[in-house]
Amino acid sequence: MAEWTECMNFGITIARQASKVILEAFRAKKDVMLKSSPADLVTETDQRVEKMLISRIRERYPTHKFIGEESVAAGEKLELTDSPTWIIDPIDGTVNFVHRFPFVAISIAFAVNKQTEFGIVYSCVEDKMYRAQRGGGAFVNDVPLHTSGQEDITKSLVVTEIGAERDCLALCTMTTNIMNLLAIPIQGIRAVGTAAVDMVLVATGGADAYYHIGMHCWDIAASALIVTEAGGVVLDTDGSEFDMMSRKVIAASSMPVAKRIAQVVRAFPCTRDDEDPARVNNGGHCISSGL
Ligand SMILES: O=P([O-])([O-])O[C@@H]1[C@@H](O)[C@H](O)[C@@H](O)[C@H](O)[C@@H]1O
Ligand SMILES: [Mg+2]
Ligand SMILES: [Mg+2]
Repeated sequence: MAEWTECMNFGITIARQASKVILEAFRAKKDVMLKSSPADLVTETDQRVEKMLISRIRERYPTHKFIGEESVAAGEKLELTDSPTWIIDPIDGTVNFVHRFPFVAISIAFAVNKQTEFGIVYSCVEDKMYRAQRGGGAFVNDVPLHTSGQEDITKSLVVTEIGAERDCLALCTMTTNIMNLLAIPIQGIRAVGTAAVDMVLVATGGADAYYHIGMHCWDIAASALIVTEAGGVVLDTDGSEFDMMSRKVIAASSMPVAKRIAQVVRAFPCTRDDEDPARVNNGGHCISSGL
């Protein structure tokens, strides 16, 4: 664990530096581009911040590998090998960033032998630095984090996202999931607009669970470790072992809450992050049945 502390501290330093660029642009006029759907946005700031993070890391650790959201969007192959790999979302919550909705995060995970060694989620507007090292606990601004430990789904507050999909199958699946959870009943549904912040709220105890279908490894790799190091549970939406490439996740305060959500939530078909995007008919997004 201590082996990667220096890397994590460097990641925290460059996340703070990148945040300055994001916050300066947050208030400025933005040129917005579309990726896989009318709600899947990217700006020049996303691209600039990712380039800045990768170049600073590469300068210090020239043998390390990268999986960056905007590098993959520009055509780079998404492949997680056993090499030390930085998994980066330069702005998680780009729709929020474009609208000046004050929740945007930088998410940086670091994996070796395909196992996440540390995760950093910096919620820039809030100035909250969430971090965890495998086996070392989870913290926000250096204060220890613990989940709520809630085991009763009927006493739970659940976070999710509607995501960028706008096809009927995805929208029907996601709204049906929300309706079926509310009918249990649960005490509420929330959506912050950034998967990374959604998920670290489970680590803080402020939410009892988060689930989503369609997000990507860079959205959640860091926050998944932060949740487990805070005493939480992270699974696939079908209740099986979490796989950051599957694009389906449940993070919860306890196993009973996670398993109850897995019983209710249904996924729509999604290509895995590590599947060849050429096999996908809409640029790497979730495939709909065209209903
Ligand atoms: O694109 P981005 O802002 O980095 O990441 C976003 C996620 O944080 C969000 O939870 C999801 O609903 C969006 O579809 C998008 O993936
Ligand atoms: Mg993201
Ligand atoms: Mg992003």
